[in-house]
Amino acid sequence: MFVLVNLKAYPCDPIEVATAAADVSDDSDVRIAVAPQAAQIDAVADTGVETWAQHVSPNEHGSHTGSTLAEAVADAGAVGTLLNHSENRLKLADIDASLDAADRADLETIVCANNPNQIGAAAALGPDAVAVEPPELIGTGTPVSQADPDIVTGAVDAASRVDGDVDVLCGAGISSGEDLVSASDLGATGVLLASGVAKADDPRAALEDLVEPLN
Ligand SMILES: O=C(CO)COP(=O)(O)O
Repeated sequence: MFVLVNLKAYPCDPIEVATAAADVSDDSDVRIAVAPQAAQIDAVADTGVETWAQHVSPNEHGSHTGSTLAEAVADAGAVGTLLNHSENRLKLADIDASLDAADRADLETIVCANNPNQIGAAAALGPDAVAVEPPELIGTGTPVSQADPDIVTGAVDAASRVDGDVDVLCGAGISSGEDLVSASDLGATGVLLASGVAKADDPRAALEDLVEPLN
């Protein structure tokens, strides 16, 4: 299983989370990556944890003030990027161009989507993976695998009909090892999560709890 911890814009200590994630990943068989704010990618990557960007712009180098270039996040140490997160939705043409930008910079890609229909469309754009996250469950602590398991199995079906090489992750409300096992049972190869770790009093304990059933 792949666990991608999205720190969003939460006021957590990204280095504390990154260091814990690197250690817990090393001590388990679970691939764990952290997606911090763009300005913190460099420092987070220095901890040795697998580091992702939360977004990259569709632009190349040029007159694009405020852009987050794929080349820049890769230079800072990111190895992948989320795209089209529910809190940072993109137009279809921009998802496509951001995927091209990520390819140019050799970044792995996960395109997020709300539901199985959107997952099919996202998979058709050729990312490495897609992630289904029902927006109404994000940040609630109620896991998608429990509240709406059909969304996960529907996403797995939709992606495999379009392109069997595209991995499917799920996210929203995931915080425990039990949630991770349920996601895997439903056919997901990984999870996206945020508040369960970024808002935890003890992020290391939260990560250890998460991977415990897989060890
Ligand atoms: O949006 C998410 C991950 O990208 C999910 O957020 P929560 O884990 O806080 O529900």
